[in-house]
Amino acid sequence: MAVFTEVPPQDARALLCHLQLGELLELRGIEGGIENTNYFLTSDQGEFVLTLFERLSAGQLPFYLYLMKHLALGGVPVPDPRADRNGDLLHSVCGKPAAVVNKLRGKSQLAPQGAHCAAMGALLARMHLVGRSFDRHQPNLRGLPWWNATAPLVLAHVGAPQVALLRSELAYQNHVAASPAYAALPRGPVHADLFRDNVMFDGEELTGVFDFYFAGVDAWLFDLAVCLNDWCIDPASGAHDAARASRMLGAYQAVRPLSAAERALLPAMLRAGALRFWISRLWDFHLPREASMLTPHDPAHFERVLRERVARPVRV
Ligand SMILES: Nc1ncnc2c1ncn2[C@@H]1O[C@H](COP(=O)(O)OP(=O)(O)OP(=O)(O)O)[C@@H](O)[C@H]1O
Ligand SMILES: N[C@@H](CCO)C(=O)O
Repeated sequence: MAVFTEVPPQDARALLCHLQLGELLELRGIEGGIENTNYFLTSDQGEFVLTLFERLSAGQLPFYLYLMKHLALGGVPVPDPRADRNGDLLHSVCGKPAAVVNKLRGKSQLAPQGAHCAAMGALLARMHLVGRSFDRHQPNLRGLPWWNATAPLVLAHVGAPQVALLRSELAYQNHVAASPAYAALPRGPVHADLFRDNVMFDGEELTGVFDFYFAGVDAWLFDLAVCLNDWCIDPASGAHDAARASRMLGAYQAVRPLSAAERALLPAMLRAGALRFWISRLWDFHLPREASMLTPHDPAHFERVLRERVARPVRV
């Protein structure tokens, strides 16, 4: 379930009025999702999604919402946050920070084929290019400093082979991050959590990307690596799927060719992407926060992906 806060219809009506979005026709809680309260909100002006942010601070939220607005204005299919008369995108419902965005058409494609991977690659490159002119800055809050701070907390909960891999991979990633090649990577706002379940398709048409709540400024290559690690693998073994990856990379590069530094560091960033989600999943699994709403994902999946990327580096 993903209705942690019940929104009475009169509160939804008041918000629609505040945003000049018409009369409420239907308010329906959304079952998927584990972080926020989400409702489908239908008015006589269209279909929307109302999100109440249960864990993110009001300080972090403007970066995500204004980035979505910027991308939407730039023609990237992402949910477009609706503004009130003052131009504010962040509202308040039942005492929680809240936003209203348009509902995307379609459904997630959890078994993507080459065409889906190509559509994702092309859109990711466009998103990176449109993001260049976004003027707000927030680092990727789940980047290297967070890995360095969080890994020591999970070490006590894992076995010796995992401790060894976490330590050696963190040392490697700190070394990479200090290198001139890493400094040469192009950067900008990235989604940073572009898994299959955060993208909608209607057949082979990609209709939108959502859930920007881990976005931040980071290397574009890191975003691409996170995507490759989720879309272009054998789900059981974590092995890289070269055919689907080549569709994604080809379509990405048709919009924005990778630089020499990016080609050189792709193997390292694939490892970084696997490490990031291994650590966050270990953290969610072993150290659930108080009143946590998370149903933890399986950490062992990203341990397998990381071991695969270390054993068989992927080159372009
Ligand atoms: N703009 C949108 N258009 C259509 N459906 C949406 C939209 N936003 C969210 N949804 C639906 O609501 C579900 C939950 O949203 P989301 O994944 O953002 O949940 P969450 O709790 O915020 O995050 P998490 O994915 O980390 O659990 C999605 O799987 C999707 O089906
Ligand atoms: N995509 C993340 C969850 C946070 O959205 C994971 O699979 O671990």
